[in-house]
Amino acid sequence: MKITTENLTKVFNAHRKQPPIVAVENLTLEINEGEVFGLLGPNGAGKTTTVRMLTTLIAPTSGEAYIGPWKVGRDDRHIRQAVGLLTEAPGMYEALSAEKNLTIYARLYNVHDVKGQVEKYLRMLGLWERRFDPVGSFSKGMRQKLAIARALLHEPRVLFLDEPTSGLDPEAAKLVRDFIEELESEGRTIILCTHNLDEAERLCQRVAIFKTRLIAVDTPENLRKRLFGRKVVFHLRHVQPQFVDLLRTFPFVEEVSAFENRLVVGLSDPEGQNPLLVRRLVEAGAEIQFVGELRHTLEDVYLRTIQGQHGA
Ligand SMILES: Nc1ncnc2c1ncn2[C@@H]1O[C@H](COP(=O)(O)OP(=O)(O)OP(=O)(O)O)[C@@H](O)[C@H]1O
Repeated sequence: MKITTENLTKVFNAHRKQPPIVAVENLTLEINEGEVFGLLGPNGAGKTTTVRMLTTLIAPTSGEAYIGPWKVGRDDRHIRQAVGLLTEAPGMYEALSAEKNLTIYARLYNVHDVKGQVEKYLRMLGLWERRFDPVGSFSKGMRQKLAIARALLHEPRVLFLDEPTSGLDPEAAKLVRDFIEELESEGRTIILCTHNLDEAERLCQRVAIFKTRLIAVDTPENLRKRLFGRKVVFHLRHVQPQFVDLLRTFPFVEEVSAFENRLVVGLSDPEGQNPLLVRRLVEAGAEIQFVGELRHTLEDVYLRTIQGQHGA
């Protein structure tokens, strides 16, 4: 199910005595069906507010949003059936068992086969053996898995996950990430809010960098290319100044710098241009040990984008 927003805006305290807080301003986005889409932004950027509008928990101040064919504010009943939401601090009935908690929610959502669905997700998330234990006795990771199970009981086609792995140990985080990939393979649309940029990079086809307003949206790869270009690293046994001069004679070489035994070269088409450079360097006497691409992380991209915004 596709998600579209047009000039979606939320202003808190719009009609009260306190000064208004613009949490989300003119957000226009298109999220494709079956996509894992990352919403990235600093604390207070408006990510949770956006998710709350798209899941009909709060009404937009202006603008429009659609979940599939359904419009936020007009078709909220349909939207609630179509979306699942994992919030940052999901509340559970602490004294009740995991199974009882899920059963209550499944009934609330008019799930058809309550028993079957509860069993399916308890098993999928590895909680079946602990199903009769009270949630109050669960670890943080187990609670998170239970909250994910709860968000899925009614088989939503769209899933909003707010910080799904925060506070989890590496093994539990990996289990949740693998599970997200599995949900993606079922064709569900997943919106992931996270501060874990490594995780966003691994899971998301596209990300939006967002701070009240949309700053950038694209694949991590394209954002990286746009901000940093592409750079190739030649590891040599010894770097000689003439190698740098040689590389600078090629018109397609955008920049060259030398660090210890490495040459870092800015290129627009490394796949096409590297073979010639390798050949010429070898002819000039360079002993090449490795050639690789310098990879900027999504964290580099994010920080550069957000900092660019401060300067603007
Ligand atoms: N109910 C509310 N009343 C007034 N202001 C609010 C309300 N909810 C959120 N805000 C404000 O809206 C802004 C955006 O908050 P939001 O929780 O959406 O950010 P976020 O990107 O999810 O942040 P974080 O990464 O810290 O979770 C903040 O300035 C926040 O104080």
